[in-house]
Amino acid sequence: MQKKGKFDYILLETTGLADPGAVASIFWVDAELGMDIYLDGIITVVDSKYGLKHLAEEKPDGLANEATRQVALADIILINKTDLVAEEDLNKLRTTIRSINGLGKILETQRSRVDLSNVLDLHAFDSISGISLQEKLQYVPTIQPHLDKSIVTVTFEAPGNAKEENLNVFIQNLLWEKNVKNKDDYCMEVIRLKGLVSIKDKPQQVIVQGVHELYDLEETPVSWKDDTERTNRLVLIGRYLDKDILKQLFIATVTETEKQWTTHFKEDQVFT
Ligand SMILES: Nc1nc2c(ncn2[C@@H]2O[C@H](COP(=O)(O)OP(=O)(O)OP(=O)(O)O)[C@@H](O)[C@H]2O)c(=O)[nH]1
Repeated sequence: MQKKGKFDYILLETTGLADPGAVASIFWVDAELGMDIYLDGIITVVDSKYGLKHLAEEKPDGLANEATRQVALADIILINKTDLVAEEDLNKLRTTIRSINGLGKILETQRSRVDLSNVLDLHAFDSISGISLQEKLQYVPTIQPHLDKSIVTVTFEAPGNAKEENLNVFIQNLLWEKNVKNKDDYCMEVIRLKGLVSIKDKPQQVIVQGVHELYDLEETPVSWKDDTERTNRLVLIGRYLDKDILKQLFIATVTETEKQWTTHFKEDQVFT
């Protein structure tokens, strides 16, 4: 690593039980620090035969199991060994993975054979990904979890401009304070967060990224065409997430147009 220019790309394979979020946090450093390396993306390989079993595993301490967290954090999910399972089981696995992570790209492989252009140079954590993100975010479904404690993807949109300092508070309450509660009084746990937002007085679209307790706002090269288009679209992956509460909270605390909205958000849903 000390010999600059020696490496074209570093592929880091973690153990099967690792939490890739913790590893990713080490390498996801501020571009302005001028590091020689940057975090390109997270790839999770799922074994077709045992994937469903691993994803359904209940941990005694009530924590999310490792396999689910690995899927939740991934930018690319490789479903491997597809030759070993029937189409019906593969469908179930695909649906389960999609309900956990609505944003990651799913690729199906045998012997993990994959076109390298699909897994390298992803730029999943930088503003270059913002160029294609707007379109992508429109098609992310919110799936109701079959189990209350399942990891799920939720997405919402709120038109208008966001006040940057309030957006920071919103994200920090979710990622740092962890004090935003769902209807059942569970604190929401966000594992991954991605979005495109419109920050007041900024002509460019801003990409929001979050992993674990780290997050970043970065301007993309894409400008808002006109004021009618300005909107905020967020995708959150985690547990105990409630789309309606999140959206109402976002509108009430972050957007400029809060007075035009009638919100039913109760203050006691957030401890401050
Ligand atoms: N039928 C089939 N076998 C595969 C496929 N991919 C890998 N294998 C075989 O499965 C066996 C175990 O391989 P992996 O699951 O990749 O092993 P590994 O990466 O060491 O497993 P981890 O411990 O999870 O890291 C080897 O004999 C592989 O040849 C596949 O797509 N189809």
